[in-house]
Amino acid sequence: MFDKSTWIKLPRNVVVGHGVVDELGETISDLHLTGEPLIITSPTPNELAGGLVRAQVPESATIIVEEASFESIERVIETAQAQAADYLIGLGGGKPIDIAKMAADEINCGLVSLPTAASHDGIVSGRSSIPEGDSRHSVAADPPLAVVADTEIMAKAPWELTTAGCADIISNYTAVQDWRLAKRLKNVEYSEYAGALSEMTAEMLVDNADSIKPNLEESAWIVVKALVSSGVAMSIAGSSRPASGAEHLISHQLDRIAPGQALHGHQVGVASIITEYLHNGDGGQWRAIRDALKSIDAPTTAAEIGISDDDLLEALTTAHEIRDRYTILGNGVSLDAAYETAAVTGVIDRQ
Ligand SMILES: NC(=O)C1=CN([C@@H]2O[C@H](COP(=O)(O)OP(=O)(O)OC[C@H]3O[C@@H](n4cnc5c(N)ncnc54)[C@H](OP(=O)(O)O)[C@@H]3O)[C@@H](O)[C@H]2O)C=CC1
Ligand SMILES: O=C(CO)COP(=O)(O)O
Ligand SMILES: [Zn+2]
Repeated sequence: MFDKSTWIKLPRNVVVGHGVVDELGETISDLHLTGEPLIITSPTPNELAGGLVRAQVPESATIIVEEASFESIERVIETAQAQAADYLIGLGGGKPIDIAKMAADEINCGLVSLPTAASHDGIVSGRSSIPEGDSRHSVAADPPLAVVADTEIMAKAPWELTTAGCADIISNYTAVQDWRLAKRLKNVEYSEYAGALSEMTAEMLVDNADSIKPNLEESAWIVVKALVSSGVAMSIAGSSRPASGAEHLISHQLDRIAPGQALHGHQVGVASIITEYLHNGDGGQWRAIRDALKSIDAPTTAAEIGISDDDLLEALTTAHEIRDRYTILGNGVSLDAAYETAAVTGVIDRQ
């Protein structure tokens, strides 16, 4: 069956490189954005780059958000409307960028995004993902008009933020398997292009793992390119399916059960070892995924991400409830099966 129409929304300008934060003003002019922006950021990115951003834009207010929540989005929307902001600037990691993306979409204004860490693949995606009560609100939202990714800033960020971005990309392997499974069992719409791009992105990152090292700006480059590519796959799909399967459901549950323990990318990486095992058993690629994560210094066990065995097992047995997205978790994994899978793969120690 052919789609009657397909909308693929992508950023117009993606500027990546050393010191490109200084090109923010030029990027804004190139987009013909005029007037006064509202800057949405979080504490650390604001300290690191808020001044550089404010120096290049006209009079602007700044909102500092502490958590990804609908309350934060409301605050941004109210401030933007009260100040008649002409466009938004999202500065930081995934949290402020997703908040800014959803707020910009809601008030129908442009967004320029300045990621300060290569920690997640929402940098260019047309998705915004916010926890809501016991579930996760992951919705289509216009992608940023422009992304200005300064590899100098990103390379100086703590190394674990970069390894989290790598793990978010490595999790594409299992996300695409879940997507194909859902196509076979539930006839969900599947895009060959988006699936192939997502898998190729993970493949290229793993092939380049030897060049991904701390304090090496080239590493930030490699990872940002992968994050952009993965975000484009999501935009082609019109869904986060290419980059978010059962491993993301487990991570979203961990965010509820053990909030603030670990970075998003690290959680999805550890969870993808488990979901690869669930897909393909011992003969599958779970060791290859674990080794790829290890090769870029990403965690591979629950203990390494500060999650107790009990919390991990609770997340694994309840993750299928968080969202209407069919995956290898099906209608739920039993506690026995969850324990066996986590123990066989070394994610938890066998008691
Ligand atoms: N929309 C999409 O398609 C996607 C969305 N996501 C979402 O993104 C979020 C995960 O992104 P992530 O970046 O891990 O989350 P955060 O924005 O919470 O950033 C993680 C941490 O890094 C800090 N930080 C950011 N930049 C720097 C820097 N340069 N130097 C030092 N510290 C820095 C932040 O500081 P501070 O504490 O001050 O904020 C925060 O403590 C999740 O909410 C996830 O759901 C993930 C993938 C795709
Ligand atoms: O994190 C994501 C992709 O890496 C976004 O996926 P979700 O739709 O599960 O929030
Ligand atoms: Zn992710």
